[in-house]
Amino acid sequence: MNEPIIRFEGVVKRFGELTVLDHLDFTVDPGEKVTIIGPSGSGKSTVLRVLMTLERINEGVVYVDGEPLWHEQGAKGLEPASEAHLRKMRQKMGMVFQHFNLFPHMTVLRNLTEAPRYVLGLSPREARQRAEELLELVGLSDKAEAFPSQLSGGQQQRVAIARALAMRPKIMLFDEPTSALDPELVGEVLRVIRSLAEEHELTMLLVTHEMDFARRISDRVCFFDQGRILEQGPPEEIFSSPKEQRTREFLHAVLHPEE
Ligand SMILES: Nc1ncnc2c1ncn2[C@@H]1O[C@H](COP(=O)(O)OP(=O)(O)OP(=O)(O)O)[C@@H](O)[C@H]1O
Repeated sequence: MNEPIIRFEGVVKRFGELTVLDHLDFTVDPGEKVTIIGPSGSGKSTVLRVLMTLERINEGVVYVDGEPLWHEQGAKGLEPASEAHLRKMRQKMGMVFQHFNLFPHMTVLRNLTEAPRYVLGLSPREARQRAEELLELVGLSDKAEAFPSQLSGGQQQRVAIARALAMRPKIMLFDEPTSALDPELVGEVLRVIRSLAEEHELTMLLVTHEMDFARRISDRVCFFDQGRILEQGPPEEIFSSPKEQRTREFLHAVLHPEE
């Protein structure tokens, strides 16, 4: 059995009085595709933001790829991580947000080559070659010289996925990647994510409200409630025969909103 590539141990995250992650224990295996579902405010995005080192934790330890994320091993045990450690750890992960966050003043190609060149030290030629391969993967080879404002939301989100992949992360994090899109643009983005899900090496952690999609691509679905995992299992089990009343209520509400 492989060591998990992501491990949350007793993680607590508070915003003032509000406890958003409540002694969370959570693991993801290498190559596993895990979807997080659950009501608004249950802490789903916070899990991804903690992993991306965008939110500090108050208690517990997060391990990524065998190393503590927010800590470093010191003489007297775990100590808060240095900025250099956080930078190194961050490179293991790529994140795609709800809003695309592309660099607006750069062409699509430069959006993809900038970090590989200046963070990973690739030559201009290597960075360009990698970018072109990824644009082909997301079906946007003809948009290399376009600026983000000249693209549709779906195209921008596909560029954002390619840009994250250009850093060759071991783990891809998706935070509701289609929720800011017009309905007719959702499919093209989901198709790209689905093709990535076929990559056995890549670990994927997704927060989504697209239940059909979660059912199709996930190895495991985790239902979050009040900062903890209330229930988790293979998608067929969670969607067809959830054990917990809260999970049943949530699924009923999202699958039959008109009732
Ligand atoms: N920077 C912040 N300061 C204060 N409260 C915050 C902050 N970020 C998140 N929260 C609160 O933490 C709780 C959990 O937020 P989180 O974004 O993880 O929820 P979520 O499950 O992803 O919800 P949604 O589905 O609505 O995106 C929410 O109540 C939110 O208002």
